[in-house]
Amino acid sequence: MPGANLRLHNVLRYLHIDSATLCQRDFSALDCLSLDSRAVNASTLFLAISGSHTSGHQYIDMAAKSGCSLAFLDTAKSQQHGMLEERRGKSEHAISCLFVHDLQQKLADIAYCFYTGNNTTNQSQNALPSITAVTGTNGKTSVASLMAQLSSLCHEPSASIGTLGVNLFTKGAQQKLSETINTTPDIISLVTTLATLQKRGCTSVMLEASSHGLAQDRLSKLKVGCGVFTNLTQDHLDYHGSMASYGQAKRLLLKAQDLSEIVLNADDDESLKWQVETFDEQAVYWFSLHDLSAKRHGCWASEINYSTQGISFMLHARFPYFNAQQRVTGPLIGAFNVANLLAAVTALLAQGFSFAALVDAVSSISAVAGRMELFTSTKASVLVDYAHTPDALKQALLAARVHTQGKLICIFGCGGNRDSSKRVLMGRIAKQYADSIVLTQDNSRNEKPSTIIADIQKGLHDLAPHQSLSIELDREKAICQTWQASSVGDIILVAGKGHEDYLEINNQRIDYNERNIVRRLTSAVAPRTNTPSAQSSRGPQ
Ligand SMILES: CC(=O)N[C@H]1[C@@H](OP(=O)(O)OP(=O)(O)OC[C@H]2O[C@@H](n3ccc(=O)[nH]c3=O)[C@H](O)[C@@H]2O)O[C@H](CO)[C@@H](O)[C@@H]1O[C@H](C)C(=O)N[C@@H](C)C(=O)N[C@H](CCC(=O)O)C(=O)O
Ligand SMILES: Nc1ncnc2c1ncn2[C@@H]1O[C@H](COP(=O)(O)OP(=O)(O)OP(=O)(O)O)[C@@H](O)[C@H]1O
Repeated sequence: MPGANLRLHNVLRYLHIDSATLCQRDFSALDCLSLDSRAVNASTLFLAISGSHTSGHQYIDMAAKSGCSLAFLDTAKSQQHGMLEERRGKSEHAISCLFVHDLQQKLADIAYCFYTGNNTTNQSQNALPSITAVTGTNGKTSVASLMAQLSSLCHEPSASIGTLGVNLFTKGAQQKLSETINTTPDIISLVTTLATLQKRGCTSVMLEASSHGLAQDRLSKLKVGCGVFTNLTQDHLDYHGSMASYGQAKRLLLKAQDLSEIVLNADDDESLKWQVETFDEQAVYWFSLHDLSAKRHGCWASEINYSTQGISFMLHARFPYFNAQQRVTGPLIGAFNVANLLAAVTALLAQGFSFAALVDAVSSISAVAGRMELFTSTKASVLVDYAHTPDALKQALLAARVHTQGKLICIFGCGGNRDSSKRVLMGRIAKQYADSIVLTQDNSRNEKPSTIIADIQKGLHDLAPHQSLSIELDREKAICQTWQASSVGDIILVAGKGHEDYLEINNQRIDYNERNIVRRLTSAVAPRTNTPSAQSSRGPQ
């Protein structure tokens, strides 16, 4: 056995390579796999494959320099399979290179053998957490996070994998385990993460499936029990070329191994294409902000109320074996979050969760950190959001407006040394959708904050008589003063920083955590409640 490493032994057995090939050196320390030389160390087995820009083969020396002692090299020549080469590059660090025929195609199985000891995908997957994949242009992060929270509140620890990294939820409490380079990681990173999560007691994982990830087959050989499609709007045409091929890439999810339940958005016509392409053995469920056609199973909402405390609506569920309805409340903002919550609940009900337990759990959920995150108080409610582009600011203000009973106040700035044309546009949007505007500092980098603010002001001429504009460069002060002067029923949207924990000023990063500032401010007077009342307010615009 090579260096008494059982994991490596399992992989070699799967590859039909004699373990004796690697008996000259000690590989006992190897305990993880990576496709990227930039992420390896002495305990990594480096898998060198070709990509669309470069080839891992070019980075063998770099991997050796980082202490890596073994690399598998992809080869198209079957006669090279199992050949070993000792290399000592310019760095003088030795690395054993083992050629593997068609390595790229074998990545998933290698990962399963390495981490679970089983050499069939099925056996290995049964040992790992179950997977729900969420795809769509918008809402992937939100739905994955809501599902993981709800699942953890009803059952065992659950996790989400996506743009916000790998997050483990236990009884609703979130712990960030690691960052991800991609929204949908490569198959080696995915299986590595699944194995880590399993060790931590996690039983189900909600995975964001990007169109790039699906098109590049990053989910290949991953057993995805349930798939969710949120919506399709224009995006990523640089990569996919046309809306048709972008949509088609998303629908590749239907071909995921073992996919048995698919959840579709009845309010998006694109879902009909999904329905046509489903396989006979796949059960289709639907969610909608309106009544669901009697022929369909799934969830829908009625009597939706938006208040400064969040959303509240009547949740209806119709499934083959039950019908139920119950009012639910949650600290989420905007009609799109009602849709996201419906998608999450539908997917969990489709997987056998109890309706009563889910309804209970909804009252304990939180928004994704820094994305329309709601902090209620005895004065205005405050929303912390990451919006830092004109369109994102517009969407955030539109979503906040339906919850506002008093004034909608917007605090924001713009970054320095970046696209300055957006400043005037963001000014115009604030003028169009907010009642009061407070301009402040964002990451000014090495631009003068006053110059940036002057640019934003170009979009803020001719305010209506009911509107007001003020400027406070100190961001924390701007928030505190605005909140102090606010009234019950007002909503303050603080846009631009979201989950970030720094401000970049004079090219230096200083500690700045807006979520903590707002949490302290609003909870000093009254603790945040997670149970919004069902009071009614204006409907969506
Ligand atoms: C264009 C694209 O999608 N590229 C993805 C693709 O890389 P690639 O095939 O081009 O790989 P490559 O750069 O040629 O490198 C070949 C091999 O050499 C290795 N390498 C490369 C350089 C090095 O120094 N050392 C090294 O070992 C690489 O790890 C790779 O194994 O496969 C890699 C592994 O899965 C991805 O990390 C990489 O995503 C890049 C970083 C990326 O930016 N992708 C974006 C477009 C993307 O995928 N975005 C979506 C989200 C979109 C959204 O909704 O916003 C996502 O899922 O992240
Ligand atoms: N169901 C939805 N429909 C339309 N817009 C949505 C929906 N859910 C969220 N959004 C908007 O899209 C933004 C991004 O949401 P989210 O992060 O959940 O989506 P995503 O698909 O993961 O996108 P990204 O990969 O860009 O993060 C939110 O701030 C919100 O403005």
